[in-house]
Amino acid sequence: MECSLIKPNIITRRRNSLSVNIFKASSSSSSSFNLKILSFFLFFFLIFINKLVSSSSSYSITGAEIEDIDVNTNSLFPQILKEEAVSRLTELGKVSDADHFLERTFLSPASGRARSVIRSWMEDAGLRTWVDQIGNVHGRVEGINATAKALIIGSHLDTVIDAGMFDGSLGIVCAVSALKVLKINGKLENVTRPIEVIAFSDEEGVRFQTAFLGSAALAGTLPASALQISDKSDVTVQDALKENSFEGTEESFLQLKYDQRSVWGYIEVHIEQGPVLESLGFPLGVVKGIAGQTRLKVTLSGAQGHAGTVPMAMRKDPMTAAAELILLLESFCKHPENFIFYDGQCKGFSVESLSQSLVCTVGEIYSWPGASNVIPGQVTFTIDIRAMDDMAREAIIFELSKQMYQACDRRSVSCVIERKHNAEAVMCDDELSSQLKSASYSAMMRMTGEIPDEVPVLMSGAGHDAMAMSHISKVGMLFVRCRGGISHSPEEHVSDDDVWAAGLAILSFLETNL
Ligand SMILES: NC(=O)NC(NC(N)=O)C(=O)[O-]
Ligand SMILES: [Mn+2]
Ligand SMILES: [Mn+2]
Repeated sequence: MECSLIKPNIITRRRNSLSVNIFKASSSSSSSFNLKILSFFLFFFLIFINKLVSSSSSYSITGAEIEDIDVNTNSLFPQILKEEAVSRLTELGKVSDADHFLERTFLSPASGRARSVIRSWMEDAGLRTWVDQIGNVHGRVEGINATAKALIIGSHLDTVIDAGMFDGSLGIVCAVSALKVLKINGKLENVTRPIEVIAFSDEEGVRFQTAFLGSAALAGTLPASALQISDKSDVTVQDALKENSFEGTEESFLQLKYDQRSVWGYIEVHIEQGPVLESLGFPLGVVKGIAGQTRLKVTLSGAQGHAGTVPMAMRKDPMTAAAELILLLESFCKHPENFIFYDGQCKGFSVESLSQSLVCTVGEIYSWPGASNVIPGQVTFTIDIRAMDDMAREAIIFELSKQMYQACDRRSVSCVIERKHNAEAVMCDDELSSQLKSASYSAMMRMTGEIPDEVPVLMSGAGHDAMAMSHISKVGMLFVRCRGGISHSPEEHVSDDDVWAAGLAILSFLETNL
């Protein structure tokens, strides 16, 4: 018997002539479903193994490799990879649109200042720089063969609201620092293929609710119609581009796409944003895969009225409807096994793995008109939903939407569910991952003078520019330990030594592979 989720492909819905919702059919097959579930289990298995193994683990490194590693501190470039990198992160962490917290959304005034600062650091590292027509900052060195396929190293310069200073910035700063070391060593001009560092203009998707605008434009996965997406103030992407002196035309937008034949690979260093590396006692880890994600916008419209005069039984209150829907979402994501069903033999196995990777969040909610003595006329909230398995995510979205509409019907409230963003799960390339693993291993050995345990391998619940870049390139990612697993918060912290380890790992990767 086939083992697959029972799910319909398309849901269409109309209500009060307001709502039309079409959910895309998932193209995942049940075999890829099983594969992802398997890799999910592999992740926990590897963490388990990591806990067990000692320095005599199965990871082999030869005597020659150990001798090659110079543990002289000066060869570790602490002034550049640690002190300067940390001071740059601190500087960038102050480039904000808000006075008392860090906020740097796509094409905001602060993002313009961040572009200039990052560009000057790239130039300081000996790179040729430019800013493209969607605000991505590029720094490139051609090396000895300008026509060879390029290695791209990237991360993003935008932030969430009330952000920490490492999410995105860490990857940019560490990459630039590693290239600066190559410049000082006189190796930069001799790299065997072009290296391009890119600081992407939008990964968080805070302003336009659709993420990866910078990297997806480069990967060619964004249609030109994305120019017409508008933010909360009804400013379109096109308006925002023009306000920032970019062309903002369809032509300039479509020209951003990189020819995939010109790209060799994409690597990204990123703060882990979770607690795994800290719990394992490792500064660095290799990313095996990245969970798929969907963002929905739910708009509930009821009957606006007087808080003192309308009897409870006669209300059509979108706020209480929102409360019910949000709790329904929480039940779905805590216990998906109660809401979606599997046929036949895979029961148990798939449900269990889904409930471990599925996470759902309502992070934004607005009410109109927003006054304490007014029954709201309209409430809007967002849903962020992620899982390692794309098909399971689609099944949850389908069933959740169905039950949300039913709840709204019972309350005589109109409901519109729009899909604002979608990114399928991505697996990292095996070869790049093992190169990054060796680079991390060697960085740790160079820093401590000891042979470390095997570098952990972990999955990412957070989204990354690597997801967009995977459409034109093989991708690999390194995670850097963070304090308490905290991110998307001003409490986010990476120790100075771990910043150093990350820079040194990129340097080792470049020295070994280019
Ligand atoms: N690394 C991130 O914080 N990424 C975030 N942004 C996107 N687009 O995924 C997220 O929400 O996970
Ligand atoms: Mn983030
Ligand atoms: Mn990020």
